[in-house]
Amino acid sequence: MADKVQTPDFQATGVDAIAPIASSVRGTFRTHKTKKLQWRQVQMRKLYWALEDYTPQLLAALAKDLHKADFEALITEIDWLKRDCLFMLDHLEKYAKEDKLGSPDLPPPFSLMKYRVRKEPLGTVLIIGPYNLPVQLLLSPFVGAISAGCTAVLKPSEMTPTCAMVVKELIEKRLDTTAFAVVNGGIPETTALLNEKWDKIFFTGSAAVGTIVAKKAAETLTPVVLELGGRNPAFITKHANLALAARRLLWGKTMNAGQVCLSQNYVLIDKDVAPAFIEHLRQAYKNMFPNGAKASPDLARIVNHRQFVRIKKMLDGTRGKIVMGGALDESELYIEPTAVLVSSVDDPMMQEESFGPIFAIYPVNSLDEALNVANRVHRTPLALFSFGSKAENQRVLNEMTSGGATLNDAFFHASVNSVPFGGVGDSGWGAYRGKASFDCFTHLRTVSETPAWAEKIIAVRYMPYDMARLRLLNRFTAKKPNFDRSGRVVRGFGYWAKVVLCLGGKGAKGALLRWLAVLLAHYLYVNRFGK
Ligand SMILES: NC(=O)c1ccc[n+]([C@@H]2O[C@H](COP(=O)([O-])OP(=O)(O)OC[C@H]3O[C@@H](n4cnc5c(N)ncnc54)[C@H](O)[C@@H]3O)[C@@H](O)[C@H]2O)c1
Ligand SMILES: CC1=C(/C=C/C(C)=C/C=C/C(C)=C/C=C/C=C(C)/C=C/C=C(C)/C=C/C=C(\C)C=O)C(C)(C)CCC1
Repeated sequence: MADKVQTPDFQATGVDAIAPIASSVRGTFRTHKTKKLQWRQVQMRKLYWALEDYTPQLLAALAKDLHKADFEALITEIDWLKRDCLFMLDHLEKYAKEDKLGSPDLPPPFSLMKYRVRKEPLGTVLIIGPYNLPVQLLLSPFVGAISAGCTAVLKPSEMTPTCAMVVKELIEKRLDTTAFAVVNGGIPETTALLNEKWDKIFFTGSAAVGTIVAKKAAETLTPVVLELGGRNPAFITKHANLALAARRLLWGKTMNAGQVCLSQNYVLIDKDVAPAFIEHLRQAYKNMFPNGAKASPDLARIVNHRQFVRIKKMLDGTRGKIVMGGALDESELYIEPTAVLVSSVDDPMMQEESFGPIFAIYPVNSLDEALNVANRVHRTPLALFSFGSKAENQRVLNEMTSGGATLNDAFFHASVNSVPFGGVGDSGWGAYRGKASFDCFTHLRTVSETPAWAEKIIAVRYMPYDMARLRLLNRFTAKKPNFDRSGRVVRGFGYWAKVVLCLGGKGAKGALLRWLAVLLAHYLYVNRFGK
């Protein structure tokens, strides 16, 4: 089907057009039309139908740029985005509603001042996307920008040029082009965009370019979200279900030909079960590719020759032993799903982000050693995976951080579009997806309103200061600590009075439920046995 669909040839926007484009979308934000909820909802609905109607072109473009199978293109890109639109439309009114504040957030007499938090769009934002999921990773944050009421410029990756052009067409043909624009191009265009002033920059890509973006943004104190990469570890202990671990990790490494920021870069496995795991891996490979990976219509290809050479260099440079796969075909940018048994943490397979269908297997003597190695290789990866007992998995979560984590599977924590997703440390700043996408592009603006009639109540704040009045105010408003100087809770009269009054419940809700239970029991007793 893909080869019957016409897709446009790549055309860069050109550096000279960028300043006027940025100025135009900034001007639109100043008209305030994007702040209207109905306008945002209309744009979101238009985006949904644009994705639906452009599905043939998007499938053709993803096939052309990445040899991406329709199945993967739908589940990880097009259908994913359509779900994003529907999710946001379902929740937008609730998210955008201002929060009224009162007790217990506000002590008296502040609750008289009508405190509330308005959800306001940050303004005009720049969204820069990567090549591996060139549609979803550009437009998913865009759904957040629309929902928050921002205007936006999108910069797709030039590494997937056909996708970039189809996205440009569907946005410009179907959405409000006074508010949204797509700029196509590479370093020159992106650099020109970074020279413009934005109210937020959302960047997805490598740490190297993320650093360029962050430095540029810092010059004008522009907030950024960085969705970067990581050297993601998978832990396998002797208590793991090895067949399951093998199949699931192979899934994580073959989707999009391993060009997924979340896939495992290396496996730290108990040395006693490494041989059995490798056998299960080979079996899972046979089941997934009964006619071999190269013949499979499901396996994507490496995006371009530069990335192919980079991954090949890792295989050429390893001192490990290939235990699965290992075939390459430069003419097709094909790399077979490959596992390399390594014996040194310094092996290139352990040190570099493969961002391809290759990963290392590193046998360890203990979980202690595995955690030490993983924290040395990359202390803040984007993801981690743990296949072990409940206690072992909890220990991994407790002793190693990551952007997100999945227990007993590959990146399932990031395979649903409605939960927060982001990195930690140098694998990323900020998060999006679901409500986090709305929050990402929203400013929480606290507003209060002081009524004239309250003047006498709050006159204590004026000079000349009167300490007696301040002491009187504190007697009514200041909370007393229930702990001593050594940090211990003091169980004085107040503590026990609260225990009795709340019937041991935590907080007002707990106390109310307990009192209701007592009253119900009393009622039933009286009914059953009389007074
Ligand atoms: N955390 C995530 O959600 C996520 C998702 C996908 C990819 N990634 C990471 O991104 C990397 C692969 O993606 P990529 O190769 O597209 O990343 P990249 O950083 O090379 O490119 C990302 C974007 O930056 C632009 N760009 C590239 N060089 C630039 C420069 N010198 N100045 C200005 N802009 C420049 C590109 O045009 C592209 O639009 C991997 O490290 C991967 O881990 C992270
Ligand atoms: C339908 C009912 C049921 C069954 C449901 C089933 C079997 C659901 C299975 C769902 C699965 C396996 C979904 C897997 C999805 C994977 C996805 C979307 C992967 C996404 C990857 C992404 C987004 C990658 C991102 C990359 C990044 C950020 C970096 O590069 C029952 C049986 C439950 C009954 C009810 C009906």
